[in-house]
Amino acid sequence: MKIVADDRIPYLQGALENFAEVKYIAGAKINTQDMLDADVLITRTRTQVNRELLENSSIKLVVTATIGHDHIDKKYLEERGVIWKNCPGCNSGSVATYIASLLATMMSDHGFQSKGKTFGLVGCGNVGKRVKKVAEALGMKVLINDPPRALAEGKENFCNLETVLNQSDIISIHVPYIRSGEYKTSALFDDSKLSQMKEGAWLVNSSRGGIIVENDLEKYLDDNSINAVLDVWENEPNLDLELMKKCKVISSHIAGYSVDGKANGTSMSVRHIAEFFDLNLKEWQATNLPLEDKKIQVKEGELGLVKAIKEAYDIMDDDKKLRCTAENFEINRGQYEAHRDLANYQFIGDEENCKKLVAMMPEPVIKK
Ligand SMILES: O=C(O)[C@H](O)[C@H](O)COP(=O)(O)O
Repeated sequence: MKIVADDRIPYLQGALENFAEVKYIAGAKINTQDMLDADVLITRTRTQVNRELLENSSIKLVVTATIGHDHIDKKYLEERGVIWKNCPGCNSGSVATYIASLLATMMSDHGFQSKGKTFGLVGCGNVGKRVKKVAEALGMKVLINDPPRALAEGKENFCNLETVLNQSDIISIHVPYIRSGEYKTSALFDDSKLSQMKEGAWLVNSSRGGIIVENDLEKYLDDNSINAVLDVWENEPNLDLELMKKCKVISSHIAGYSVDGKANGTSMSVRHIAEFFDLNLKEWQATNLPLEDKKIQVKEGELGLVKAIKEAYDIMDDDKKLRCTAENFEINRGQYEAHRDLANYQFIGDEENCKKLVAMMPEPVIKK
């Protein structure tokens, strides 16, 4: 068996070599030639998986070690009878940690009082559910807009988008990128939606660029009526530098980049391959992760809480890095510095704050 894998999938080397020849190639460079005799392709998001890449191959399985799968032409694979898998939830803890750090920064640097404020969640799947816990632990009321879930589960716990737009002090987007159809999310936040947001509200996008129409957003940033936090961008890796300067917090599509976020993606990918070929790796898990069991001392009061979150992960480190080297967007992503999900730190000290930190993320995505 031959496997072609993106060389930026951490912890993968050695996992599959007993069962297959594994060829590691930079994701954006994987080409038709590489795929000719491959049975399996493991990607992250930088490989366009389509007819052009796979037409002459005898590929059997495509796995992306990510949540997002908008880089995969699913229709083509399905027509060909090729199975594809993604890793739902793999970086949900990472994104929740990113949002926790953002909220801590808003509290410490922007005078944001979380208690009693309204947090609007647009999309509440694996990621949104974890983000909800973070917002609630900080005393916020959470409104949820998720039309597919509302249809499946009943409307009771969900709001329409207009309510979320009108009432939220902060809106965080956690939807997949869907190009067309009933649940289209491409260009979801255009002028007509942005104009309904509360004056001075915060808008956070860590899902996919293209869900917010950047040209439309820019005018709301010019008159300061919206505060934007962008992790994902319409034309990655080529950012609109003017827009970037107008955002309150920015990062280079790394909200899912905690050690855990990536390691979970790798573990789930190996398990998908094990299931498909019935290999003895169905419980395989990436090991020897950095910062295992790191302790964080927590002091009392809001400052103690904010400091503990930032010691675990400080979003402003990523903001500063991108502002200095926006032209190195992709290089920055490749050299990302390690931090863990909140659930993988041991918080000790002030009881009340430790309780809040545990409530934000009671358990890791893949249990040890
Ligand atoms: O879709 C996902 O899982 C995330 O957007 C992830 O962070 C993408 O990472 P990449 O494959 O671009 O390294």
